[in-house]
Amino acid sequence: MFLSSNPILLLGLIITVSYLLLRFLHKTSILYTLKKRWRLIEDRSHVYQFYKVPQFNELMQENQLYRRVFAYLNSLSSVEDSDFANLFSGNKSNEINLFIDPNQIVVDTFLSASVYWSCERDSRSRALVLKIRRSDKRKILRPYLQHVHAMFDEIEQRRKEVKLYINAGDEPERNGRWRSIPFTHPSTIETVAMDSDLKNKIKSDLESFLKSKQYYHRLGRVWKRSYLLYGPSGTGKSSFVAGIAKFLCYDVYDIDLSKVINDSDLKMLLLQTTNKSMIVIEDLDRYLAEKSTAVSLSGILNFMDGIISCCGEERVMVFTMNGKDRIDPTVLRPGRIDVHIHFPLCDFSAFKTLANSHLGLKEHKLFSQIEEVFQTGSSLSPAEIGEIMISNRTSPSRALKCVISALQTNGGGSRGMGRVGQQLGESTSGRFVEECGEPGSIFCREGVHTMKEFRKLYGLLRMRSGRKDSMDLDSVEKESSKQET
Ligand SMILES: Nc1ncnc2c1ncn2[C@@H]1O[C@H](COP(=O)(O)OP(=O)(O)OP(=O)(O)O)[C@@H](O)[C@H]1O
Ligand SMILES: [Mg+2]
Repeated sequence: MFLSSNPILLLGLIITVSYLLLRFLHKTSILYTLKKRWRLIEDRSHVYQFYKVPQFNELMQENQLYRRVFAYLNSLSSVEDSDFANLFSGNKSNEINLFIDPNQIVVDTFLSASVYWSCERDSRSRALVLKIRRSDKRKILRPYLQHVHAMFDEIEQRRKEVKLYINAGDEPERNGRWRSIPFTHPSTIETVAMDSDLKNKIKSDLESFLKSKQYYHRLGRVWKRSYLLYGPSGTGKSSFVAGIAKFLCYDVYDIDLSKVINDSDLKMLLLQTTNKSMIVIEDLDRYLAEKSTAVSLSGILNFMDGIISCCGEERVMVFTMNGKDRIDPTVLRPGRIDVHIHFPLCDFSAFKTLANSHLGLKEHKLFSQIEEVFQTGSSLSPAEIGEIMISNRTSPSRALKCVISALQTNGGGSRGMGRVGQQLGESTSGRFVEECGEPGSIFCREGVHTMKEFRKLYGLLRMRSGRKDSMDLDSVEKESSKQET
């Protein structure tokens, strides 16, 4: 009586009751059960067609389609939502895979139609059964199966362990042969600090390359794309090469030109690379300038043109250089190098990316001071700045102070580790340590020490990339002391 005379109270009551009811339905399985019942009713009102994909044929050979569909279904998120799924450990540690159970129905949607998969099992083998509405069959069956094929290829490609192939030249009988190891480089495209627009452009360029098979064929061109990564030492070129390989999930063939004995040996090496691979030549400028390879310029040009990769395709070629000024323009002409990517020294924006990734800092009161130092034209390579941050990672403020000191001391026009190492070495007893602040001085010393170590290691890496045949730590020391004097 009272309620009917007071409409506001009545409305409030209705809203409260509806809210409580909805909450109750959400907290319990009632909605889910209702939906299931509704689906059963809907099922009865349609005519379906069934397709069986047996695991084996009558000769007990495995049906490849079964393998593909099985992998595809297990990649669907609806397996996770099904009432019951099997859990298996995967190939990698901590990897858990979900697998469809024989009693389950997995629902997939394609071109806004629903399709249903179930798994049948008898004593000898299994089969996957596809159920499609008769009315949808014409529209979706073929494209759906093509979609399953394409998705399987993608899953396989992602699951594949990427390998690094190195051409061994030290044993004469092994010349022209590749040796492989698992490619475990930790860098990804994401971990390399670079302009985010540029990064996105590169990623979409790589993606569009992957999808352009027909396009290249129509043009009568070898389906390959080549990238030049150039910039000073320690700016992330090699790390980016690793990132591209992981992005594409391609095996990497790292050609050591000093181990290639002549042009035809280079051809042989290329012919022994597989499709979907990335062929890398690091420090090409150095080989060309120093003529420290037995391969001629025309041998390299032929290789870049992809003439001899006639029998295979889907290759990405990557060359790295410190600078392209002294390079014969024929090497760099369009078609030989499709994309030029510059790796600059650190600017303030790259510094902020490194501070975030290395120190977990998005903002800091010292950032404005650091920005000013960058504006004066000081810069170091990301490798140098990253190393200072790693050495002082327990105290972000100290790390930033050390970065400021290093930029002020070494950043004005220094382009290599040699100069940085020298000045850091000089400063261990004085200014550099003081500038990093009292409490941090010990750590800065440690930082300097680590920089020295890093420099040695860096020298080692550079010598290795210089493809010297023999190398030991002593010679690196000597080279370091030469730089210091
Ligand atoms: N842009 C960057 N972002 C994140 N880390 C970087 C970047 N540049 C360099 N580094 C770090 O510095 C180290 C050296 O980098 P890398 O070997 O990729 O440099 P590079 O350009 O290939 O040098 P070089 O020309 O001497 O071969 C790596 O540990 C890498 O992680
Ligand atoms: Mg490198």
